[in-house]
Amino acid sequence: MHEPTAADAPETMIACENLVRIYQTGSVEVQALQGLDLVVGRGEMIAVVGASGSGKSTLLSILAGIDAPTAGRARVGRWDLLGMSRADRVRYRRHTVGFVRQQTSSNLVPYLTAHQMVDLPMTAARTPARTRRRRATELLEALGVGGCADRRPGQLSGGQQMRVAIAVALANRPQVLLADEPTGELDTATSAEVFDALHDVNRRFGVTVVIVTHDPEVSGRVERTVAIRDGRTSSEVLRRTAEAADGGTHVIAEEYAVMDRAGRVQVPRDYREALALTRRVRLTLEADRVEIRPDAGSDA
Ligand SMILES: Nc1ncnc2c1ncn2[C@@H]1O[C@H](COP(=O)(O)OP(=O)(O)OP(=O)(O)O)[C@@H](O)[C@H]1O
Repeated sequence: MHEPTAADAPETMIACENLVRIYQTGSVEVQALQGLDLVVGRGEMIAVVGASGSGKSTLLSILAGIDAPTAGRARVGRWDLLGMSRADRVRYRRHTVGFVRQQTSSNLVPYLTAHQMVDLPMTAARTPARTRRRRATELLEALGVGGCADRRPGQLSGGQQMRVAIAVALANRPQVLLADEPTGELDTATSAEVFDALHDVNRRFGVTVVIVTHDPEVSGRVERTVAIRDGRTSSEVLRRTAEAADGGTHVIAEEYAVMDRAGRVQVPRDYREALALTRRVRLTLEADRVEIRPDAGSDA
């Protein structure tokens, strides 16, 4: 039986525990996710960062219901992503998550107008025509592209295309919006606009937002950034605004290591090297901390 944890709390929107995804190509096995832990609260907006190949897109595809995990736990809202039937998966993808891909053009249909594209997922969900019209107009307005409703993708700038893609992803009122490198192809000023649009829909619609990004401008502007290394969550940076002595405000960023349910924590390589920490270390419990010291008896 599974003991209830913070991951099971109703205010938790996404809970991944010991998530594993193994890709098999011929005789070669790639462990894209190797026991990843992640908890995202309802209405939170987080960034996921990590080197190329660390497993970010795999995580997002699993959360989007496009790919299925090999093992572990993954829950989004009331859905268990490991035990879903094909029909549930269709329902989940249609109603619970919205997904924005990196290539702006791959989110859009070249021969449809912005309004028609936002309408499409609602038609698939059998939403009445009047509601569809109102919702499409409201979403395009909310994303600052109300004036582009009758334009096709070829008549939109990169930033406008991305905003329309976000509107399409939000059409069926998903609880979670997933964005894979949404600013990857955009210049700095346009990236900032797209980030502002994501931030705005997060606040306005209460949608939980997960952004995979290489862009420090994006990861530096969310309250929590989760770093993935080798298919595992390695650290988190939390940011908060504090008041300075002169009355102004500044952002304080603090880095945390992530501990899994079994109590495992990864000690950063530079810490290990600085104190020659190798296979065996000494742990001591102090009143307010746990100390890790080199093994005095080892050769190191
Ligand atoms: N469909 C697949 N078949 C085989 N291997 C795959 C597949 N998809 C991903 N991988 C492998 O899994 C690992 C993680 O890939 P993933 O795309 O999730 O990383 P990423 O962090 O998103 O990288 P990037 O920042 O370059 O997009 C890589 O080694 C990749 O080659």
